[in-house]
Formats: sequence, structure tokens, C-alpha cells
Amino acid sequence: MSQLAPASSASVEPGTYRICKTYTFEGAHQLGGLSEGHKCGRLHGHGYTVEVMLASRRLTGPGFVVDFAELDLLKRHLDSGFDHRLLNDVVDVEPTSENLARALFDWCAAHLDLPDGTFIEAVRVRETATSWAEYRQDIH
Ligand SMILES: Nc1nc2c(c(=O)[nH]1)N=C([C@H](O)[C@H](O)COP(=O)(O)OP(=O)(O)OP(=O)(O)O)CN2
Ligand SMILES: [Zn+2]
Repeated sequence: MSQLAPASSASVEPGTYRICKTYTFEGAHQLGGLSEGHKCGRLHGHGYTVEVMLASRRLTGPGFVVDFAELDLLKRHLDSGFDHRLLNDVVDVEPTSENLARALFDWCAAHLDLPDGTFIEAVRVRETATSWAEYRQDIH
């Protein structure tokens, strides 16, 4: 028998809206703490993709979690602080995807002006077409 919720709207629990905006930048890094000869210990670059994911149980304005344009602050931050830079000089931790995701999540939490009830669900950083890391706030 199907375990799906019944289609009747009267019995459906309220859901969550989620949005995602993607930005890109080019950056270089050199990772420490790796075994001798590890390729990522050498100075190299990536075309990074940053995805910021937001969620809310209600909508504002015409039906937005938040206007995507409100997230342009993050684009400006990436363009001015990360693009075409040596990321070892940009963050005070090893510039792994995980650490970049955490640093950008914290920056978003401190700087983005979000409507009440809207929260940053996660920031995901892609270094390559086949790998990503994200920092996701645990909601209890
Ligand atoms: N957990 C993590 N592992 C690795 C990270 C990271 O940030 N988090 N970073 C690197 C290097 O930056 C490396 O440049 C990227 O790794 P990798 O996916 O191995 O790169 P490739 O494109 O060469 O991988 P393919 O094997 O060709 O898919 C390493 N690890
Ligand atoms: Zn790398």
C-alpha cells in the first residue's frame, strides 16, 4: 500500500518553500596538511560554484521566499573578495570546499537581510564538476 500523504489539502501538513541562487568565481588555492606529493598540495585553480539555499514556511511580496536580488550582496562579496584571488589569503583556514562553504554560510548569516521566518538552509561549494561540499545548519 502507498505511504504517500493523501492528496486532500485539508489533511496535508504545511510545507517549506526552498530557493537556491548560484554564483561563480575563479580562484586558486594550495592545500596544506596533505601527504607528500598530493596533487592538491600544489598551487592550482578552480572555477568555483557557490549555491546558497534558503527556506521559509511562508512567502512575502508577490510570492517570494526572498527576492533573488536581495542576494546580490553575496555576488558582490564573491566578486570583490574571492574572484581571481589566492584563497589561502582570503580565509583564515585551509581553503577546502568544506571550509569555504562554512565561511560563506557565516558571512551570509551576518550580512543578508532576510524576511522573518526565512533562514539560510545551506551553502554549497563546488570546486569541480564532480565534487561539492556544503555547510548546513542543523535545525532542532
Ligand atoms: N573533502 C575534500 N576533498 C578534497 C578537496 C576538498 O575541498 N574537500 N579538495 C581537493 C582539491 O582542491 C582538488 O583540486 C579537487 O579534488 P578532486 O575532486 O580530487 O579533483 P579532480 O577534478 O582532479 O578529480 P577527478 O578524480 O578528476 O574527478 C581534493 N580533495
Ligand atoms: Zn583544489
